[in-house]
Amino acid sequence: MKISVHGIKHWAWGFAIAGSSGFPLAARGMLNPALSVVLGNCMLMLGYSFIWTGMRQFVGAPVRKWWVLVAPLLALPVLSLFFLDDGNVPGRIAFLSTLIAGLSALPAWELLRRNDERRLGQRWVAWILLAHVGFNVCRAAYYGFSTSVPDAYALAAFPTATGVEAFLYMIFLVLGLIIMMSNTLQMELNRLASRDPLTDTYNRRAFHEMFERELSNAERTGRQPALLLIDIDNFKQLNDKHGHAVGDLALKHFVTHAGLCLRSQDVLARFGGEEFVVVLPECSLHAAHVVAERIRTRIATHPMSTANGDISFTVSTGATTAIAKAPDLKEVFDRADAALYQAKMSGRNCTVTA
Ligand SMILES: Nc1nc2c(ncn2[C@@H]2O[C@H](COP(=O)(O)OP(=O)(O)OP(=O)(O)O)[C@@H](O)[C@H]2O)c(=O)[nH]1
Repeated sequence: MKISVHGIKHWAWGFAIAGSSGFPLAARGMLNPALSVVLGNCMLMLGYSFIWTGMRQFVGAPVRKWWVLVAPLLALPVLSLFFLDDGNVPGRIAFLSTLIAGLSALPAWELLRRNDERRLGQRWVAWILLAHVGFNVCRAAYYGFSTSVPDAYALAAFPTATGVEAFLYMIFLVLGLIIMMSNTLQMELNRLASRDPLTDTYNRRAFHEMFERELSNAERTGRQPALLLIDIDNFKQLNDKHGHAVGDLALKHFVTHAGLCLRSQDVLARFGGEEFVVVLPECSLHAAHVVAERIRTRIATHPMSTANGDISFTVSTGATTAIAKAPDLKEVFDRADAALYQAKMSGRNCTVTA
């Protein structure tokens, strides 16, 4: 099973390219200055673009491959024009700072407009990006709007501040990305640990946890949950006659259709084999019977489509509620199991309450 965080490759490329842009920039004395500045800064824009597109991949937004080329291709002619204008250092810095601010605002926006469970890491990264936007806006404004050419002190002070800011930005951004990735992996591991891989419903472990929680809530509120124990009828026959793959399809078919009969707070889980459980929070025995019958009727009247034509099957259900003052999962479950046994004994395709 592969667990991955989307966007990592783009971030790796982004940091590698942005970091390598320092080489042509540092080689200004050896290379043609125009070449080193244009090449270095186009690489820097490419690096920022990769980080932005990586962020879009991370949040599940679509990305076109050519998007990473937009900023470098925009920077190329503009920077070249600045060199025709005698280098125009302040103008060039203002232009680059604006572009950097824009390219950093984009991933911050991607993160802030999506509120999901990975929020702590996402907020951290978004604020680091916004701080970088702020710094670059100030830098662009300073160089862009200064009426006179900045004096030697100002030109020397800003590169120093830029170096310190770039260093801190990199460290905090990488830290934030690591937190974001570890949150994502943690969520994915939690999901995998609580899911049945075939049907993608909750598994027995998750059911136990959730039902225990419902029972302790019920102790507090006095509003008891109901439990349905649902078993596909003659599943062995279905497997033997149509093959295991069709049996698997029947399990998924059941999950899809049962899910359509439940409220958002109800929990459907695969207990094992062809047996499923449904936890219905705050539900009377009568209401549980209604839900069980709704599921049974839907399954009986919706045959599944297979390569060999439509195949029908039915389900039997044992339904019960937690009624004791200190309800215990085993006791409730045994009651539902006994009701299910009665349903099977009564000829299947029916619901028995207990
Ligand atoms: N295709 C498939 N079959 C499974 C899976 N898990 C368990 N089974 C099969 O489910 C069948 C269960 O058979 P039984 O326990 O005899 O139950 P049944 O045939 O449904 O009979 P009743 O419950 O009395 O109606 C067995 O043949 C198992 O091999 C699975 O994940 N996929």
